[in-house]
Amino acid sequence: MRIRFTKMQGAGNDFVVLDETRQRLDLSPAQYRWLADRHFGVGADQVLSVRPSPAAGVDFEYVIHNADGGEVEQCGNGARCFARYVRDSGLTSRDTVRVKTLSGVIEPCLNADGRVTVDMGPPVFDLPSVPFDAAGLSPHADGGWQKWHLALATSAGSPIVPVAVLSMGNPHAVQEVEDVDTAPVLTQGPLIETHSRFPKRVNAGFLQMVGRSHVRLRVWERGAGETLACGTGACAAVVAGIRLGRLDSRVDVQTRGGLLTIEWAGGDAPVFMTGPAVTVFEGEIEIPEQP
Ligand SMILES: N[C@@H](CCC[C@H](N)C(=O)O)C(=O)O
Repeated sequence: MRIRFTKMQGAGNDFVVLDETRQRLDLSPAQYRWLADRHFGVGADQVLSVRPSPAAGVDFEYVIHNADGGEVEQCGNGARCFARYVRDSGLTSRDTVRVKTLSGVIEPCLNADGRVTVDMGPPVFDLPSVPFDAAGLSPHADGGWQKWHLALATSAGSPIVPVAVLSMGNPHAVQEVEDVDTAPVLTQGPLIETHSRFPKRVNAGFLQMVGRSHVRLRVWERGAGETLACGTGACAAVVAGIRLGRLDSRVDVQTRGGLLTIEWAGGDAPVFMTGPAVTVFEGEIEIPEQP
């Protein structure tokens, strides 16, 4: 099957975007994995499919597959690229669209300066909903909130890693580090991602506080490995920092691929994420039936 695609990136988190508004492609997990493969396919952290929404008052359905082929609930940088894509390809003339994801409806809005702001909805702290299995564990109070101590089994010992646990529609474990440049992202990331306390696996954030309104962040993403930026990871890290009492309500997040600005007023308020969304190129590719 030969398909058209658009390659996009948001703060260096890159995507293959597929227009399924006229025809469903019905790709298999192996085909999504192949498209995301940087050697045999197009190459991307996630594949985003744009579909029409059957729900009233919702403009589109937004389906997200990680580079490993698994479907996931939410993707922040992808949401910004999604909004840029539907506008630039003429699928809508609106600056603000309502988009259904696996974890609910989000609202991206194109700004006059070219960046995109997304209402990502409120963070979720209910542990079974993350999901996080806290059975037999006690939380450790920290600032105004709490952290959970995860035991990791490494070849060099069993470090205990304190993490804040929450969902932005998808699961996140956020730990504070002195310096993101020397943080053990590549060694601890995969161990946290697959830790048995997270039945659906987890995205592992490494957060360096620079000031009350400025942080640095690296994220080992579930199903994709370390990416240059993770939008939901930035939302989760800032929400955790605010709840811990260390950050103000508007924070600039420096990732390896660009700057994201996150705002959260606390409680049940939605999290707003602002950042870039850029089209890189368009193309056509023949997808093998059984890669
Ligand atoms: N890149 C994303 C998150 C994509 C999904 C994530 N890897 C997961 O499995 O939950 C973002 O910008 O939020």
